[in-house]
Amino acid sequence: MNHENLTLHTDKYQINMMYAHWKNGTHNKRRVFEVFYRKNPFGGGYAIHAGLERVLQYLDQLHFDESDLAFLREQEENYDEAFLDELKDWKFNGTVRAVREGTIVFPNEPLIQIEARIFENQLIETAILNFTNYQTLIATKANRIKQVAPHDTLLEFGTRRAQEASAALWGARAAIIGGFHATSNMLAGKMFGIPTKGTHAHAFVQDSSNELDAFKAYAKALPDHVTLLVDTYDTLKSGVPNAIIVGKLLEEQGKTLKGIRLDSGDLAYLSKEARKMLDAAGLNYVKIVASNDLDEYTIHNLKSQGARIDIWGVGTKLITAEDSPSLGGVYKVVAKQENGEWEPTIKISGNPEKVSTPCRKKLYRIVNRRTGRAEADYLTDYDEVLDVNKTLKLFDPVHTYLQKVVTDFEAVELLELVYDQGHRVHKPLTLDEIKNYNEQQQSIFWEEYLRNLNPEKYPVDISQKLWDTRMQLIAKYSGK
Ligand SMILES: Nc1ncnc2c1ncn2[C@@H]1O[C@H](COP(=O)(O)OP(=O)(O)OP(=O)(O)O)[C@@H](O)[C@H]1O
Ligand SMILES: O=P(O)(O)OC[C@H]1O[C@H](OP(=O)(O)OP(=O)(O)O)[C@H](O)[C@@H]1O
Ligand SMILES: O=C(O)c1cccnc1
Repeated sequence: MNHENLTLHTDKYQINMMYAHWKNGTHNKRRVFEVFYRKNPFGGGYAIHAGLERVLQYLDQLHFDESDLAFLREQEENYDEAFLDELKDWKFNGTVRAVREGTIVFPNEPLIQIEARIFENQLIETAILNFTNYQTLIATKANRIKQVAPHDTLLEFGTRRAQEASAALWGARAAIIGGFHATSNMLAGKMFGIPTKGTHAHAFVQDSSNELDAFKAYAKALPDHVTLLVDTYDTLKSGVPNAIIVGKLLEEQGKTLKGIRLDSGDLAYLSKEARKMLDAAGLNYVKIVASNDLDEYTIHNLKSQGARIDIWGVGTKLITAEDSPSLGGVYKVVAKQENGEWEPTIKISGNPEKVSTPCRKKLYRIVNRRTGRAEADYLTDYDEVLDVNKTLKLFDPVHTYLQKVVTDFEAVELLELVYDQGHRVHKPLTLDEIKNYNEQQQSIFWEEYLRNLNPEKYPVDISQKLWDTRMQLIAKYSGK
């Protein structure tokens, strides 16, 4: 999966534009594009950036091989042979800055910024959005689930319902970035070093003439990792009692039953009853795993009912981001180089929220030194110098009367150089590093910005210079 050639994983219109630029001699002009999204998914207040590793692997492998060129030749008779020749030896030569995976991010801030020839910038838009939108969505969903069960173990079980293999694999990784602990997908475990976990299915019990024999056979085979699915016939009348028998047999062998899994029925009631039965049998160390169409809402609700569940297996609703199945991340040009000079560009819309913010930007997280909490994110032009020793006046870019002044702050720059003129300069972070970084990030935000339900809007503000440039360009293009 890592080594497939994804160069043609793009929309045809990108190659048409590359061709039109090449034909008109404009293909070498340098442009800056930025990836950002406009609206938080799941009705929440933030997203967790994920997908960058996939983006970097993709940029590394980009090349048109002979079969790609033959396909282009066959698909479009207008493409000149000389254009295909130009593609033959091409490699991505751009410079990329990006926020780290695991960063808590907000609408309208650049997550990835690419400076390259227009020729290359066009080709890569589709794939970059494809990877970033999906993985960011899943990491965010996972993080919402983590919020309601911060001290429990979270298992990603979604592969069978994922929108095909890449989604299952990279989705499993994104779930870990968002705070999950393990996946059931063995290939994801192998590819990304994610811990793998598994219990067994109803089929294993149905295959035996009775449940107890099935449990014994399973425990004999995997004595160090026994978690028994107890709901095939009757959870409290046979599943849990049989699991207790096996738990006792394991104790005699110096082993322990690790868990039981509930997969149907009233999970609150069944978990409380099962807990009592296990405890009464001296098996208070046995964990209770639950699965069955779970998400942050059901888990939150089950907890409020006092459910005694230690481990949550979450599949369908996580891996498909069921209640918010797409993130609307976009890729927009913000600056262009003409005769050696960079010029800002704008996209105007009747909807003020959709007017783009021109200029290649720097993205700062403004952290109050006294409270240690993030006050706002702040965008400046790339050339601006932000003096942390002065007071900083922040104002909302659309509702400009919303203002605040910050003093004694730290400005953490979030966009890091990851690709420099065609060379990856970003060492892949381990998933543990990404997870730790995400957890550290969570601690600097006031809870009201991150809560799942009706969060407060976190300020993402722009500098006076960016605001002025934006207004000048609006005036210029609207003829005022
Ligand atoms: N105590 C509870 N409070 C709220 N929701 C619950 C509770 N117990 C289970 N649920 C959820 O209710 C839904 C029950 O779904 P459904 O009726 O399809 O399952 P079931 O009949 O128990 O089992 P099966 O999967 O075999 O059909 C699941 O999403 C489950 O997570
Ligand atoms: O419910 P999810 O969050 O997707 O978690 C994964 C589900 O996959 C398995 O069952 P499967 O869905 O194959 O069959 P079932 O619905 O009959 O249990 C497992 O028993 C879980 O219920
Ligand atoms: O290990 C499990 O229990 C499991 C794995 C995938 C899907 N459902 C359950």
